[in-house]
Amino acid sequence: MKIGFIGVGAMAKAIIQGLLNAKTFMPADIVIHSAHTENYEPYAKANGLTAAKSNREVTELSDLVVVAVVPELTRDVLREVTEELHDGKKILISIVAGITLDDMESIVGYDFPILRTLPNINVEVGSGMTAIAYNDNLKGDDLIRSIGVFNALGETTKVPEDQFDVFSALAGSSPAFIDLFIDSMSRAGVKYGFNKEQATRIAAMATLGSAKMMLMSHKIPFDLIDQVSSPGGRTVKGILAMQEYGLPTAVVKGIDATVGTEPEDKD
Ligand SMILES: NC(=O)C1=CN([C@@H]2O[C@H](COP(=O)(O)OP(=O)(O)OC[C@H]3O[C@@H](n4cnc5c(N)ncnc54)[C@H](OP(=O)(O)O)[C@@H]3O)[C@@H](O)[C@H]2O)C=CC1
Ligand SMILES: O=C(O)[C@@H]1CCC=N1
Repeated sequence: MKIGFIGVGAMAKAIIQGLLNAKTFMPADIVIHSAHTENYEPYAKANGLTAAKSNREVTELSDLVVVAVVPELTRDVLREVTEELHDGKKILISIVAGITLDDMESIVGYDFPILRTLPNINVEVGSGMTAIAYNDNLKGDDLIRSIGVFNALGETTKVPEDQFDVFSALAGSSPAFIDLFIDSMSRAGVKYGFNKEQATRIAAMATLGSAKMMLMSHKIPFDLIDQVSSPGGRTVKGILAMQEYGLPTAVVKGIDATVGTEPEDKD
C-alpha cells in the first residue's frame, strides 16, 4: 500500500516522520509533492521517499491520498486531482482544518470514500490526538486501513463534524499553547538562576508526567491539584496566584479566539 502527500509542510512532515518511526510504511511507499521543488525533492532524498513531479502523479501512484495544503488551496488542489482519484481503489484523506466532507464530496464526487481528520503535531513522536469523521463510502477494510494510519501515530477519536473547529483548538492548536506554558515556566526558572535549557527540560518533563498521571490515574485535574498542594504548603499559594492573575480565564479566552466564537475573533 502506498500513501501520498499533496503538500509537505509542517504537518505532513510530522505525519511522515511518525509513520517512518512506526515503520508503518516503507520510505519508498511514501510519495510526496509540494509547491516548490527545492522543498520537497531534498526532503524526499534525505528520507528515501518517492518524489512525484505533480499532485496528479502523487494521486496516480498512491492508494491513500493525503491532502495537506492550507485550507485556502484545498479546493483548487482537489479539482486538480479529481480525475486520478477516480480509479475505483483510492481513498482521500484530508488533514485540512475547516473543509468539510460535504465540501470535498461536492468537488470529487458523492460516491467517493473520504476520511476527514484533524491530527496534531505530536503525531511525529507517536503521541498524536487525531479527530476523525468519514463519509458512507468509506467502510470495511478501507475504513480500518485509513484510520489505522492515525492509530499508528497515537490516538484517534470520532468527532461530529460540527465540533471539528473546537477539537482543532483543543488538540490541533493546543500543543502551541502548552509550549507557551512550558516556556513561561522555563523563563520563571531562568529568573531564579537556572539556564534556559535545563529549565525547559524540567518544565517539559513535569508537563509530560502530569499528562501521563491524568491519563493513567483516571483522576480529575482538581484531585491531582489537591494531591500536590500540601496543607499550608507552597503549591496552593502558587495556584491561588495563578488564578488571581487569570490563568484559567486566559486559557478559555485563548480557545475562544482560536475557535473564532467571539464577535471580535471573526475574520
Ligand atoms: N500545523 C499543524 O499543527 C496542523 C495543521 N493542520 C492542517 O494541515 C494543513 C497544512 O498545514 P501546515 O503543514 O501547517 O502548513 P505548511 O504551510 O507548513 O505546509 C503547506 C504545504 O503546502 C504546499 N503547497 C502549497 N501549494 C501547493 C500546491 N498547489 N500543491 C501542492 N502543495 C502545495 C507547500 O509547499 P512548499 O513546502 O513547497 O512551499 C507546503 O509544503 C492545513 O490545512 C492545516 O489546517 C491540521 C492540524 C494541525
Ligand atoms: O493553525 C492552524 O490553523 C492549524 C490547525 C490546527 C493547528 N494548526
